[in-house]
Amino acid sequence: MDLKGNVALVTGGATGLGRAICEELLKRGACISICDLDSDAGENACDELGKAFGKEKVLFCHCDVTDYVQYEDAFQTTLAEFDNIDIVINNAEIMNDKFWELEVDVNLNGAIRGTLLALQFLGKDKGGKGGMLINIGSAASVKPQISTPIYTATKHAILGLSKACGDSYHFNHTGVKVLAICVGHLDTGASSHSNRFTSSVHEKAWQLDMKGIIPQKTDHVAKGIISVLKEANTGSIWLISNGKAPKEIPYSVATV
Ligand SMILES: NC(=O)C1=CN([C@@H]2O[C@H](COP(=O)(O)OP(=O)(O)OC[C@H]3O[C@@H](n4cnc5c(N)ncnc54)[C@H](O)[C@@H]3O)[C@@H](O)[C@H]2O)C=CC1
Ligand SMILES: CC/C=C\C[C@H](O)C(=O)/C=C/C=C/C=C\C=C\[C@@H](O)C/C=C\CCC(=O)O
Repeated sequence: MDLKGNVALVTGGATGLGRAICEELLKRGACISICDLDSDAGENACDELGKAFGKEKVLFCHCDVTDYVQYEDAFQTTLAEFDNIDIVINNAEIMNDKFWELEVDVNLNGAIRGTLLALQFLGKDKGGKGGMLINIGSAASVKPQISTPIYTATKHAILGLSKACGDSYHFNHTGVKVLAICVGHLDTGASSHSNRFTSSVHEKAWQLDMKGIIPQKTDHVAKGIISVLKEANTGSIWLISNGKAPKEIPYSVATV
């Protein structure tokens, strides 16, 4: 898919999946704004990706998604640099139920801040040109991860946020397509250390959570995310897990 002329803002873009998404976007001709709390990793990613794809195509904005003002500044800086923002990817996260208040503030409140800002900056009803907002969920958005109940709660909430904001009622006003893309386990090895669980019982449950799970390469998932971008309908939910191709999944709710 050709993304020439598009500008994407990616939170948590300095490392892991976020960085892999940035690389895939650049390969397809987009300009990217890496928004991350970690300035060393962010500057490093900016340098490396700038060398590979052109310095003028990559920007790093120091941004803590728990701070609305910093997050808004990142949108302003991106707009000033590239004149437009077409795609926003809410990807920043932590998985650590020991610091559950921070976890909620990054994973859920951060995604809410990013959603409100994307609608403000991209929304046709606010003078923007419309665009796309992708909220990164998890396999734990649809299957409770019993080792980390709070992380699970934040990732479940991503679906409700994306479904409601992506409803065609809102899309008809804003022109902003909203999707949730749920990602299965990655092979980064970052998730296994014991300090992220609230008790030894929870830590033990991690083995149950990981049963039958095939860890995925970040570039496989990043490619899958890009392939979904244009074809997906607003409000749709996608799953990329166990190394398989992306598939659209239903949002199950009881009849009310
Ligand atoms: N690693 C895995 O196995 C899975 C990851 N995911 C999802 O994929 C996404 C990316 O995860 P990973 O790449 O594994 O994470 P990671 O830990 O490798 O990268 C997260 C990035 O977010 C940044 N970040 C953390 N707090 C921030 C804040 N307050 N403000 C701005 N940036 C902040 C970090 O500095 C880091 O660069 C997340 O949304 C996660 O929930 C979903 C399922 C599995
Ligand atoms: C049953 C569901 C199956 C799969 C879901 C999957 O396991 C999942 O969502 C996993 C997410 C893993 C995230 C991994 C790494 C997260 C790293 C950050 O927490 C690191 C950030 C800061 C360091 C603080 C710390 O934890 O020490």
